[in-house]
Amino acid sequence: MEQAYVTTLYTHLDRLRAHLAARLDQTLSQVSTGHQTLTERETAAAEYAEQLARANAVEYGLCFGRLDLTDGQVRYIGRLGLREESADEPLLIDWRAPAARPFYVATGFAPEGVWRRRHLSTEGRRVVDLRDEVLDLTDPRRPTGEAALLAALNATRTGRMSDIVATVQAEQDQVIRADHHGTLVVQGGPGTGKTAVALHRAAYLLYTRRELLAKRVVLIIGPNAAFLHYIGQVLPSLGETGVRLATIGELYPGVSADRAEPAAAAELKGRPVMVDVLAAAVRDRQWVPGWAPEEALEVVFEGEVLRLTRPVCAGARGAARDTGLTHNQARPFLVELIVDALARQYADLIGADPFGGENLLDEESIATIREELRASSQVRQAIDRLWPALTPQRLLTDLFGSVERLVTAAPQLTAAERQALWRAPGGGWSTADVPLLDEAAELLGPDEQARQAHEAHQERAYRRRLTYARGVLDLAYGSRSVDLEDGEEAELLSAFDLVDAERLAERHETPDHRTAAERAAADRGWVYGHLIVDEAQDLSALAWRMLMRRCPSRSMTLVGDLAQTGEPGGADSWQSALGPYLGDRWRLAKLEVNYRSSTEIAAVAADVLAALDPRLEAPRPVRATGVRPWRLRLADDARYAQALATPVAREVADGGLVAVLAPSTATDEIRKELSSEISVLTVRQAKGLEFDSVIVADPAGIVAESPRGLNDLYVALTRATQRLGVVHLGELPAPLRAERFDQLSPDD
Ligand SMILES: Nc1ncnc2c1ncn2[C@@H]1O[C@H](COP(=O)(O)OP(=O)(O)OP(=O)(O)O)[C@@H](O)[C@H]1O
Repeated sequence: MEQAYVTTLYTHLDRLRAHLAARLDQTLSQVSTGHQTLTERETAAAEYAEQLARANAVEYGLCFGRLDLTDGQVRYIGRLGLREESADEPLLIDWRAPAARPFYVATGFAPEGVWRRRHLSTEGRRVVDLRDEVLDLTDPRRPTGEAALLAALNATRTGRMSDIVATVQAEQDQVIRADHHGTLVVQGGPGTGKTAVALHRAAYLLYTRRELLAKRVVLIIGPNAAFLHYIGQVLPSLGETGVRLATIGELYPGVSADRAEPAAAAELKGRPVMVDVLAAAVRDRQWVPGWAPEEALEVVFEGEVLRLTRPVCAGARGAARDTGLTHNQARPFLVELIVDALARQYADLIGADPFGGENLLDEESIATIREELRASSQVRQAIDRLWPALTPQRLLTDLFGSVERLVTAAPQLTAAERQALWRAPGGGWSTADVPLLDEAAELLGPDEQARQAHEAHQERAYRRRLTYARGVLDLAYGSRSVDLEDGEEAELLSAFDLVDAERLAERHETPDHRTAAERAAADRGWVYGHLIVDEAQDLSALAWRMLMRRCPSRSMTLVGDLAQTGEPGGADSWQSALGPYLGDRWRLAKLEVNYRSSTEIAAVAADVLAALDPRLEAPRPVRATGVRPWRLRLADDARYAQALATPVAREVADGGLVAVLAPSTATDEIRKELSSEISVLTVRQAKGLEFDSVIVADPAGIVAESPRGLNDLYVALTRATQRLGVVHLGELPAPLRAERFDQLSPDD
């Protein structure tokens, strides 16, 4: 049924294109006289060309949505407006038009006159999938409000996050539509819908502030790649682009953070003190020789030995530092001063008047000497020793690879801490290195040499295009039509009338086909229009600094749960994490209903939460399933990997997605023993995810594994929607000893 409509739309699109192409042709070939008409024609031609380009650009995904309103109206939403000439109603509504608004912002809580929203997926011109959301909870075609919510919550999980638009609840809706341009922090326990809400807020903002955000891009930060995959499906299904999903480790272009490192090193690298350490590391690279005359740097130039003594070098270094510029940007100042000092020395040597008069060299000769010094490889080597051009990678590799450099740059750290930072060069980068690279890039500034080389390259490429364009225009002029009637002052518009060589050359620049999100991903300095951070409680101080640089407007939605902080460097309070950047200019919203776990599972998690901090309140679960969690104590000589096979098989038989969560030291071995359909994950990997059934293996091991082990256990227990099991050797951690479980034995 939708196929027929979509086919009609494409027929209209083809007709529109043919019409525009004909008009463009006609305009270009019109014969007329006078300057005025020529300008008018040029304007009209440009206008037609642009409309045609727009019509050509919407071939893919022309129509992606349909709204059915309660008053019987139907609206199709797409990438372009299309209208039949005689008809009142448009065939297709441009997604930016006010009439398309409900497609983006209507929810079950505020349906905006829509009872059904339909998402159309197309491949080429073929409709391949339809997905409906019935928003009007009173509509006879769907279950009623409460029932709809419960049906959604009981549904088997797919491993992809689903839209919740149809069943959004009032407290969630307030967050999605919060009319707040600054920073909004959404605090909520596990399963309160923080992620779902954050994504819908992204869609809402992308629609209501589209002018800005489509250009500037919304950046969504999640804890790990699996999580991003899990939520990645929601945004396209909401019809949005202009979004970049990334982990912290992906924020430095050109670096992929796949190096594993001990938690202690990662924690250390996230501390605010690292800002001072890096600044000191940069200063340490601005070197001067010792006082002793023999320690001076020697440069042999034209057979003469020139000497850069400590006072000369220190003077140049002080002047370069005093510029207040970044290290790389200040380097040319130092180069000038050093070259100048060398030139004077050399002039004194070769131009000295033997009779004690003025130096015999004139200014011009000294200028030539300077040029030659600048080009000398010996001089360059000396300058590289005094003030090397540095990339962030070089700075960090050299710092972490040298005990002496660490001692100089980080005297405030203990020897053990410095030891934790030390590593041999090579081996790639870790996630915690990425904010450090970013910090270093800020301190160092752009590498001037690299920038100049890039600009020179661009200039050469432009000159080549210009020469080519001149050739094209000369050819076009030579072959223009000259068989006009005698005496006719006609003007045939031709290429050389409309464009000059410069413009033609510019047009031949390789066009940038990348989306705004792709361009943002390649650009470290990109300023995002809005920032969404999920699991925000886990970010280190340095990670926050990096994110704040990418969002100077502080237009941010930060969602998280302080009770789930697992990273040792993560947040204990929102104020302490955000205060340094925002003061108290942020707003807190709370979500308090648990939509994920059953009442029975939530009670187990609540015991752990109380042990963490009795003041923390667990979110209220909305449904009881009657299925009690179970626990199984293994024989003392059992091994988890083998012992899990039976309980896992039982859970698989009950259906749905099954996951085993275990300490990181055990996951590899367990994974080998189980079928590949079972997700065997560490708690860190499972952050933000959910499964129908979760087995927590070795809870005591999870607690012991990290300084925030009890928080990790809380995260593990709150991943399940329907069924929860705990498998253990020896004693359970105290909060799991309550009578909330069915007790299984290894023979069950
Ligand atoms: N209003 C709702 N209607 C239907 N399902 C909902 C609703 N709100 C949340 N959910 C579902 O509840 C589950 C938990 O939501 P979500 O993952 O967003 O929670 P969270 O607060 O981010 O949890 P965590 O802190 O564990 O990461 C998801 O399956 C989500 O689709």
